[in-house]
Amino acid sequence: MTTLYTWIGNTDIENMQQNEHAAISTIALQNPKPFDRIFIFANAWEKDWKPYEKWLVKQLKEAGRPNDNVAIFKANIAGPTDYPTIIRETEKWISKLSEESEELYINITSGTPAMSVASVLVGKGKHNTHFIQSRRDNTIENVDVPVDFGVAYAKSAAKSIANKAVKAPSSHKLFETIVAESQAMKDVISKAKRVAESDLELPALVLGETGTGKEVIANAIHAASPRASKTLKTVNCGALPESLVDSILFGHVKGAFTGANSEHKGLFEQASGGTLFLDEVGELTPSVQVKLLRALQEGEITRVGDNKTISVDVRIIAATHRDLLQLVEKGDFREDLFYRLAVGLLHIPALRERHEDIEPLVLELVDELNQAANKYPGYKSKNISEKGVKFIKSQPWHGNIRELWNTINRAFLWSDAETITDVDIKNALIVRAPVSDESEIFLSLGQQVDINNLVEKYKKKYVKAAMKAAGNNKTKAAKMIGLNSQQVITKWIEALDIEIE
Ligand SMILES: Nc1ncnc2c1ncn2[C@@H]1O[C@H](COP(=O)(O)OP(=O)(O)OP(=O)(O)O)[C@@H](O)[C@H]1O
Repeated sequence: MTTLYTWIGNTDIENMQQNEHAAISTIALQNPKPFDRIFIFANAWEKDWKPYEKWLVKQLKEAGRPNDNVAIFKANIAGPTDYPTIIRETEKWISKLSEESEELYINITSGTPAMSVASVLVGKGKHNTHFIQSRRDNTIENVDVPVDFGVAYAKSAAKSIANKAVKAPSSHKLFETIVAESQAMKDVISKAKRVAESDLELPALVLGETGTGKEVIANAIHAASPRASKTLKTVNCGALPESLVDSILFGHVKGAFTGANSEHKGLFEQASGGTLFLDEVGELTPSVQVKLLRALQEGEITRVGDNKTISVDVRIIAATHRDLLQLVEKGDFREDLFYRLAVGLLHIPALRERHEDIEPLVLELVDELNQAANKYPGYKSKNISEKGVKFIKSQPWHGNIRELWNTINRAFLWSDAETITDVDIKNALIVRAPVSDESEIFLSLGQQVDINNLVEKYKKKYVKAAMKAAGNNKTKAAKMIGLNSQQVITKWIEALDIEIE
């Protein structure tokens, strides 16, 4: 696909109103290669977007050029000269379009100087971009930007890099994106950074309930480690078919088993020099645990069907939501493997144990959702009311950040209002099945529960259900739910105003 990426400028709009060409239409009509898609970024003159889009489509149609993929998108920027937001948006969209296109043409004529600078800075880093501009006489030219920013940067940075020890510089970029206001989470991050920068072979074991951010931490450790330039491979051990676990992790040779038509490199080899993230490590069978231990201790693996060993250099980060020590006690997980993995032990607290993180997380999620939706013309950013945030804080969030994220996402989807209220959040919550005797109830300070009301509701539900099951025979129904006699159940039915069908 050949794509044109462009900002829209005042001249484009003004000339269109006189039915005259300016940069975008000139480039769209004259570029030797027609564009399959034209992606126009705008942040002003919203009422003119639709007319412009229609006008451009008409011009393309008349010229016999592709015209069914022309769209104007709202840029989520603070202003036409605000470099940080312009660069952020440009980076996001040029990266996406460059990946999706064979060739990406970037118009550097339309828009403010800040927009053109951002387009060049970002576009130079992509392999398939061409810069293009239009002249006053409505002709176009390709623009060569004869500087390699990467090389220039490397040269200027060479001296300071040389002053640093042999160790590759690490990046804490991903750690910085992790919300951690609570002391508990700050402690986890500081330990994780130490794990990341430690001896290259040091494994890590990340424990925590589902949705607490174990994978996020694993990604951040890899990105901040000297292995960051190599691959990070992730595998969910619980989702691997038992018969293939060995081959997926350690590889196989041709003919090792029926269907093994060629040799296959396992994840250990694929992640060579990098990191292997073993999610749900508690699900591995004993025989795979032995091989994993060997890989950790000796740095060697053997492909299925082979007898020679292969050296591997991989950092293992394992994670599980299960109580691994309990599995060790039950004999389901090897104790030696547990201690080997637990060198860099990180325990991520549940969301309900890090109350201070909830509000910043909510704000970040709201911001993310607004950014994603802002590209749709006419979208108005949403926010959450104070009561909404308070309600969120009062919830137990068994599914942790993932559940929180999904709930806010649903509330955004279902509410038309600009402010999401506590009622919207309540409606978006997925109500869990009634609490069984065993499960613990989590309450937060400030949360209001009317216990009498709850008890009354339960009584009503069970009486109704028992009556239904007993075909309205009160004696049988009373017996089912542990009441002494049909008189007692009759009293309950009257006192609680229960309608019997
Ligand atoms: N501290 C954080 N800041 C921002 N987003 C986070 C944070 N922690 C987790 N998330 C987000 O929450 C979601 C769940 O995180 P993640 O998948 O890492 O959890 P997990 O513990 O690995 O879950 P599972 O046990 O199901 O594998 C992801 O969308 C992740 O981006």
